[in-house]
Amino acid sequence: MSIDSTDFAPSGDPRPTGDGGPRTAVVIPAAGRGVRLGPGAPKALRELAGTPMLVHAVRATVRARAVELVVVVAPSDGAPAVRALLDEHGLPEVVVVPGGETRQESVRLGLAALPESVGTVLVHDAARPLVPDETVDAVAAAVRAGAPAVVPALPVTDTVKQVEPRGDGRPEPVTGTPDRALLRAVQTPQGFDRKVLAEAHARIAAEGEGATDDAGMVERLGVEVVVVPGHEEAFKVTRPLDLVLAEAVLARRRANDAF
Ligand SMILES: Nc1ccn([C@@H]2O[C@H](COP(=O)(O)OP(=O)(O)OP(=O)(O)O)[C@@H](O)[C@H]2O)c(=O)n1
Ligand SMILES: C[C@](O)(CO)[C@H](O)COP(=O)(O)O
Repeated sequence: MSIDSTDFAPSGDPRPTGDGGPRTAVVIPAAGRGVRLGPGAPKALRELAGTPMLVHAVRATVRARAVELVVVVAPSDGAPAVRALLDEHGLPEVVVVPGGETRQESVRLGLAALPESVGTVLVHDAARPLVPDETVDAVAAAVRAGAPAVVPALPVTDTVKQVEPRGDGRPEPVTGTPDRALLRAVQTPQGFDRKVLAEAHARIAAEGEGATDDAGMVERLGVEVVVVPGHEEAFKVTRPLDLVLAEAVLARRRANDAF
C-alpha cells in the first residue's frame, strides 16, 4: 500500500508563529535501520535512559529557540508507530512522514512536507539525540544571518590516513596523510537556506549521485558552506559503544540537574 504523508499530519496545533506560518523548521531523518548498532529495533526507536532516541532528538530541537516546526522522517513501514510514540511523549505538534531507502531520500521526503512559509531548514540526525539546544540555535542564527549553508564541526583528534582499498582482505596501502589542521568532523544539525537545499536535493538526485551529508550536496552546487563550532555531546550513535557514552552523558546531566 502506498502511504501518503497527509495520513500522518500533526495531531496538535503547530507552535504559533504569526500570520506567515513557521519560518524555521527542522527535518529529522529517523528512517535508518541502525545496522552498525547490531540487531534490534530501528535505531531511532532504541532507548536511552528508558526513552527512545528519537524522542531525545526531537526534544533537543524543540528546546531550541529558533525552531518553529519539526518534521520527523520515520522508517517507511513505521510512520503510524512513530506518530503514536510522539503523541505518547507529549509531542503532538511534530509532523511525521515516511522515509526512504537512503538518508538522502529520507531528507528529500521531509523537505517535501514543509509549508511554503519555511525559509530556513535544519537537518538533524535522530542518531544525534544529545545535541545541545545552543548548537541548534547557533546553526539557525548563522543561516538567518545570511549564510546559505552551515555545518557544526569539531577539529579531528586522530591522525587520518588515506588508503587504497583492495577489497581482498590484504592490508590496505596508505596513499597519504592529510594535514589534520585542515580537517573537521562534521555533525548535525546542518542549516540551509531552504531554496539552496531543495535545489541541491533536486539536482544531485537527478544526477544519480549519493552524498553522506546534505552540505556535501550543496558544495557540489558550488555554493559556499561555512563551519560553526560543533559540540562533543552532538556525537552520532553509530556503534554499540556509542550507546554506553550516550547513557553516561545522560547520567551526568541528571546528576548536574539534581544540584
Ligand atoms: N534510509 C535512511 C537511512 C538513514 N536515515 C537517518 O539518517 C541518520 C544518520 O544515519 P546513520 O547514523 O548512518 O543511521 P543508519 O542508516 O540507521 O545506520 P546504519 O548505516 O548503521 O544502518 C539517522 O538518524 C538515520 O535514521 C534515514 O532517515 N533514512
Ligand atoms: C550527516 C552526518 O551525520 C554528518 O556527520 C553523517 O555524514 C551521516 O553519515 P552516515 O553514514 O549516515 O552515518
